[in-house]
Amino acid sequence: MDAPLITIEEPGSFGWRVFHERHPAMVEQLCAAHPFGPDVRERLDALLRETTAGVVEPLDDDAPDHDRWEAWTAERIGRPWAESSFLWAESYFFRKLLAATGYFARGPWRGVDPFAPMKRAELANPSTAETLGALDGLAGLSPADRDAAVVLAAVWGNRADLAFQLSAGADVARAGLIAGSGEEFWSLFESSGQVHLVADNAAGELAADLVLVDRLLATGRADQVVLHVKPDPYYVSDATPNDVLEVLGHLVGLPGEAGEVGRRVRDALRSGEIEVRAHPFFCAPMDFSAMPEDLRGQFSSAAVTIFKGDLNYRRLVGDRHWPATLAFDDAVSHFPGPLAALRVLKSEVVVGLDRGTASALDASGEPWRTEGSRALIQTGPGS
Ligand SMILES: O=P(O)(O)OC[C@@]1(O)O[C@H](CO)[C@@H](O)[C@@H]1O
Repeated sequence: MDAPLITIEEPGSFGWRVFHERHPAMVEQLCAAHPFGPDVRERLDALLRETTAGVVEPLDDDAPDHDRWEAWTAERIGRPWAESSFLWAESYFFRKLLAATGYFARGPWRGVDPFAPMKRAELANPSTAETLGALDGLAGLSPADRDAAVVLAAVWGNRADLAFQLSAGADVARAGLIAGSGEEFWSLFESSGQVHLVADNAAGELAADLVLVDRLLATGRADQVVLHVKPDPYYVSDATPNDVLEVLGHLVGLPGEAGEVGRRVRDALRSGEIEVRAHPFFCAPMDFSAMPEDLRGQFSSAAVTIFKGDLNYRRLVGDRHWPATLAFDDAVSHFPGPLAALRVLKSEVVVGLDRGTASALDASGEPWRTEGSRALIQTGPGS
């Protein structure tokens, strides 16, 4: 079964608004955060013009990933951006944005993560501090409640402004779930093994993910955790290897349980119980069904793979106008092993809902697919 790809063509659609409203606002934010000279600002403006009204232009840099991107984009060069799928277009936009800021070139901006100020601000945010402080309350919970709190925090950590839901209480976090449960998630971990976590955002979300990783190791559900992050800055706040170190450094410096988690994670990195990897395919403009064999091999040896966030979900099930009731198992049958998706809904695609839930949400008239108020936990056997 196939469904039409989600595109950016239709004025007013979610994808169109990302290109015509969010991207200009993001470029403005970047120019306010960095003293970019006229050359960078002109390149960023040209990128906005190209991607909202032009045709797809090739890369004009000689960065190490240039040839890979040439292959990923060859078929689309010279065609209007408006004809592109949302997933492909957004990924290529971020690759071009990095080049425009001078990230790959010799010069003052080489290797500078343009999104670092935003990530740092979120980590230093008082609500992140408050919710990290709420980790101290975990010690008083039963093991089952602690499990539930940790997984719900990882789910909602994907919505930055909600950060941890530990202080709000599990009921609030459960109320927004439109599929699955913490129990369903934990039932995947029948015996100890290597668990992979495909991370999404840095800062608060990554902190919540490290709390989950710590719980997986501490309870013996995992004997090793592989943490997959993006090789380069991407989709604004996506985590890179450097962000893992930033978040870890932050946690280690905190009092209470947050600091304890930070120290345990640091020790686990030293012993190899946690390994950080950054495969180039995590910045590719394609679905995970097209992943290269070396990455597929990594996942096929995992006891469980956990996918965090909206973008990973789009790549996992395919960024298409699927019926919301399409079985999750069918959508992820390409994946070579047991998996879980933890996601706050922030874009149009969704599968695996029961009929009643899907029709009630549609009848509500709310933009429930994109506003970030609903979340899901979905699990599957893979193939
Ligand atoms: O993967 P995340 O961080 O949960 O969400 C990122 C995201 O919502 O932002 C984009 C809009 O710019 C969406 O395309 C995308 O899915």
